[in-house]
Amino acid sequence: MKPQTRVLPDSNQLIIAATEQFVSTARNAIAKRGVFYVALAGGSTPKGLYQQLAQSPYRDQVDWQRVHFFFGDERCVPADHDDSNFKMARLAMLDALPVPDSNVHRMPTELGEAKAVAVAYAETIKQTMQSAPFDLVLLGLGPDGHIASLFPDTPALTVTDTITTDLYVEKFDSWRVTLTYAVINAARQVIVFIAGEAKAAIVHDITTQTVTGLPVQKLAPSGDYYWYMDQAASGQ
Ligand SMILES: O=C1O[C@H](COP(=O)(O)O)[C@@H](O)[C@H](O)[C@H]1O
Repeated sequence: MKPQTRVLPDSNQLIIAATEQFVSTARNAIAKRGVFYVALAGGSTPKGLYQQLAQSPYRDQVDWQRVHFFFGDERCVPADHDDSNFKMARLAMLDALPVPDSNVHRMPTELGEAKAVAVAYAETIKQTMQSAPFDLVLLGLGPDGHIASLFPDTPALTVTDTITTDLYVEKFDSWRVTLTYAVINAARQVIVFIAGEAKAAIVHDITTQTVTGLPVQKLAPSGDYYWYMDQAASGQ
């Protein structure tokens, strides 16, 4: 599945363009359906987006009472751990926005076992969104081609019967929980953020099809699908 690619001169301009896209997607969803369901990513580029959203003028352009925040993936650590994607988003944005606590749906990592976290989170998504798809799923791209916590050569890639799954990531010697392709591909819009020279090699390999079958290459969104890249990552 080929994304619409937007290449911005640098990471600052990438963040501004992505923030504007986020705001307009949120406003449209709220105008049409009265609610905006978004799944957040961890990682450095999404953090810049969250920081922008928390500031004027963007902060004032969205009715945050109508936004429900979820997480595309999470590390199995306490919510106040430095590796927590929730903690990053909370500090970068959530604490500064007038969003009700009940609209912030973090993964319940206090349950301990990753499997239990995944099962509970799938239930939270179903109960909150009923059968609605995500309006927006934000993703980063790891240098190994992973998105969310769908890592190469893991059983998580082939899960089709649940919307979340747990997995052990050998290279980090840690457990994670991730949304599966089933729910990511069903989103109305998917944006992958790719910034910095460190991503140029994987972007080159993907665009020239030097490699195939990476998690990001298996994405097949049925809705709008974008890559937001800076020039350094695009190799231009
Ligand atoms: O481990 C993770 O990495 C990816 C990519 O992060 P980046 O800093 O290389 O952009 C991220 O999207 C994911 O949420 C996170 O858990």
